[in-house]
Amino acid sequence: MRILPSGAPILRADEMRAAEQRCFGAGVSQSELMERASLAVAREVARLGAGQPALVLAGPGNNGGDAYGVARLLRGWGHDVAVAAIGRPTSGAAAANAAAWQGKVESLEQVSARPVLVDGLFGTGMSCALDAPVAAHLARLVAAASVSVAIDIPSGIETDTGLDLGAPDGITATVALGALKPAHLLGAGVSKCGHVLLADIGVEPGAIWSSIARPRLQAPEPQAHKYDRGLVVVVAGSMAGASRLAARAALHGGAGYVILAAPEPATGGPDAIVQRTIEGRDALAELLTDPRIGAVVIGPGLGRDEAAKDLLEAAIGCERDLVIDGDALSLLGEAAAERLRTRKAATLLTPHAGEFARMFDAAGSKIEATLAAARNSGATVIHKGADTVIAWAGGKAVVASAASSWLSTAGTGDVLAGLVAARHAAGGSADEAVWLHSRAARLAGPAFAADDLIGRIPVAMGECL
Ligand SMILES: NC(=O)C1=CN([C@@H]2O[C@H](COP(=O)(O)OP(=O)(O)OC[C@H]3O[C@@H](n4cnc5c(N)ncnc54)[C@H](O)[C@@H]3O)[C@@H](O)[C@H]2O)[C@@H](O)CC1
Ligand SMILES: Nc1ncnc2c1ncn2[C@@H]1O[C@H](COP(=O)(O)OP(=O)(O)O)[C@@H](O)[C@H]1O
Ligand SMILES: [K+]
Repeated sequence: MRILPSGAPILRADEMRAAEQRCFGAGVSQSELMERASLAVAREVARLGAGQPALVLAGPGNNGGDAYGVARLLRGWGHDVAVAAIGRPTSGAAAANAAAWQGKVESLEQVSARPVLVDGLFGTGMSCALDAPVAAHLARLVAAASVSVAIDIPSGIETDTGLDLGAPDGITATVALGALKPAHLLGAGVSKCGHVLLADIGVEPGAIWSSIARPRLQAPEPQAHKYDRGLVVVVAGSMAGASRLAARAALHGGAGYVILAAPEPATGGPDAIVQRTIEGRDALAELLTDPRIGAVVIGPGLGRDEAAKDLLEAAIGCERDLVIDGDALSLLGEAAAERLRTRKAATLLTPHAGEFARMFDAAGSKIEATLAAARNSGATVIHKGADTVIAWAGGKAVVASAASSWLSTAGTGDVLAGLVAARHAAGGSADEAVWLHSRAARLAGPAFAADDLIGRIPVAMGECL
């Protein structure tokens, strides 16, 4: 899956309707807006379909209205086009587009498949699951087509959550109209939308959520010294490998100085990591008084025993910016928001879905749930997965889909925690780290180990200089 362009605005269904109303308020007619949508989709269908016979499916709402427009435009350009419909638009520009279609309208049940399929059954107005027979016919027609293009969103995905409500597998591309919707990036949408192409239809989105974009990084200043570059402390626990991965990722993520604070002298390189033996809570608290520390990482391989709890207390109580991952998140559990809200320094959390659910309410949209967690805890929350959502307490959210699924291997989260700390200590933001992590995974190719990811981080950084 690819999303083009990156860094694009994301709007919920109600926000999209409001943006559309603002567009009407500015003097654009409904039929003009629908024609722009139809034209954007028809161009992509013509490009991807390469002149093969097309079947356009039209629903009863405005998504169907767009579909009739697509059929008319394609036929006007000389394509062989058939239309099949569910219901019929009864008002506005959609009804006018349906009336303007001069060809036959077949039923979904009886229509034969064609090499090119355009899905204009339902868009952002879909309110409940597709009827099973409708879902089955749509799946049949998509499976039999060699190219299928969804108008705005594939029919059968909930716009605001990405919940699967009967959408087909195998859509080649989705043309998002005016803005991305959460469904393009969350949940089932990640695999059901195919490539996502955003069409500018002249609607001003005014969004504060966006898809992730490549960051811009700066090389160190000419006079830089190691402490300017960011000092990162990684607190180790019972599983030494995890914290070593985080420390190495911090080093290659651009930190100028990395300390691995371990209960016992650690073995294994690289030698550039400064090893510090800390015996318990007080020793850690003392280490963390150093004002040069830009970020502390606690959680990777920490364990969940009494010693781990003690170290976590010292970290939470310190006045340094703190990245909390893995076991430390599970130790915080339901108390997370309350414990973190009063911290004097910044906190960044990197939970996967299981850790998130132990701390916060995970119901509903992943964007909304992650924003609520950020608001309640005062932390920046990086809610990982195939659809990673980064949310800030102030209401901003960035979504990173389309990461390599080879990331689903042990230790990649530890690497991310170290990378988040390095970029934060260097004055960068959490989404910067997520982009670099995802890019490093692409560069590592298939079946990499978490260790292999680390060497690719500088290469990914090189693409951002
Ligand atoms: N918002 C915008 O800026 C634009 C929107 N446009 C199109 O308008 C779409 C939204 O249009 P609508 O709000 O009319 O919504 P839809 O066309 O997505 O669907 C609404 C219709 O489907 C019915 N329906 C909903 N769920 C159903 C289900 N599960 N089973 C059977 N029937 C169901 C509803 O009763 C209603 O008749 C967008 O996705 C896009 O394609 C474009 O025309 C242009 C611009
Ligand atoms: N299927 C997937 N597609 C894309 N990214 C994934 C997928 N599965 C996991 N990831 C990413 O890999 C990392 C795994 O982190 P985590 O679950 O904490 O692993 P660990 O604890 O083993 O280090 C996260 O950055 C997550 O977003
Ligand atoms: K659709």
